[in-house]
Amino acid sequence: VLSMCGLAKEHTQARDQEKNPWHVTISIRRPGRGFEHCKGSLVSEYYVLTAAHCFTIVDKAEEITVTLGENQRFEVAAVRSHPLYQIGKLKDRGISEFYDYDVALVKLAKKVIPSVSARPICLPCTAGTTRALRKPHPQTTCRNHEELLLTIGNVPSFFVTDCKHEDVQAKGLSRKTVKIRNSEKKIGCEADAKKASQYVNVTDVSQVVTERFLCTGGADPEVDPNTCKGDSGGPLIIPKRQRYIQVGVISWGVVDVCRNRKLPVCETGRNRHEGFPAHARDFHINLFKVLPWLREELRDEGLDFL
Ligand SMILES: Cc1cc(Br)c(Nc2ncc[nH]2)c2c(Cl)c[nH]c12
Repeated sequence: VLSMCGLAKEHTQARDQEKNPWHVTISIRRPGRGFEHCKGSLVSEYYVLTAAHCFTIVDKAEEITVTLGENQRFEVAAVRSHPLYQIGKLKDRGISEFYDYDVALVKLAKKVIPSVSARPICLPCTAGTTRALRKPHPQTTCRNHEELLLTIGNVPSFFVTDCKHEDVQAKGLSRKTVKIRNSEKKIGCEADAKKASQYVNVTDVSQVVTERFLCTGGADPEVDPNTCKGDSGGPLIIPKRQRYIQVGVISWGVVDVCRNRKLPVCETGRNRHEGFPAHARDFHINLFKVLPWLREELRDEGLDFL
């Protein structure tokens, strides 16, 4: 049972890390400029999935630390960004940041021993996800996974943010429920990308919102919470009968709801700050669109890709 993916403790008294045993924080030391932090998810014994934009081409593995929960620290053996990720690709068209293929895999220097607070999340198109969805193996295909997970409509999903609980000063992990706009609302969701300060002179939104992105956020039918820059690299998760499958990696957003605030406050149920505009959307790399890269990089991890 230790090899099962996407299994977590559900009872309310469980610790944050037991409820989200795949949640990692990635700290990158920038000489002279302190630390930069991103989030990530444990996807196998050695690998963490995150966003490529968390790293620069000069970052070395020695400068990166991966923390699982409060105290399990890991050194890093290697960082492998998606080969098609190129943040400066559209510079000559006045688009300073381009996040297409914004995914990376961080190989840990030592194996993670599975436990109640350290367990991988399920990835699409693996046998583990077929089991998590209680479907027959090997009859169930990758296409079936996509149909079962990314159904047409507003798909309920969540991301996890670390925040300061209002009462307790202690930091905590809070799940933020959002809807993946996978319907006629997808167009409106994507159109709001132009409201991002970096994209004001974008004429055609498909220049920055490519096929690789899932779109969340907005106020219809109810207000969805938004990401902060510090949430970059974290997983976008679909819960299915108390099993958890990652379908996206948090890449970028239109409004940084945490700017000039240390940590967002964990308000249950409400947006982190009241009254963020309906055009505050978030964009995540759709893992179904980077499968060849995932299979190749994780081929020796025993994940049994379909
Ligand atoms: C998660 C996340 C990452 C980045 Br990079 C942001 N910055 C940005 N988005 C567009 C261009 N640059 C934001 C914002 Cl803003 C909100 N959430 C973000």
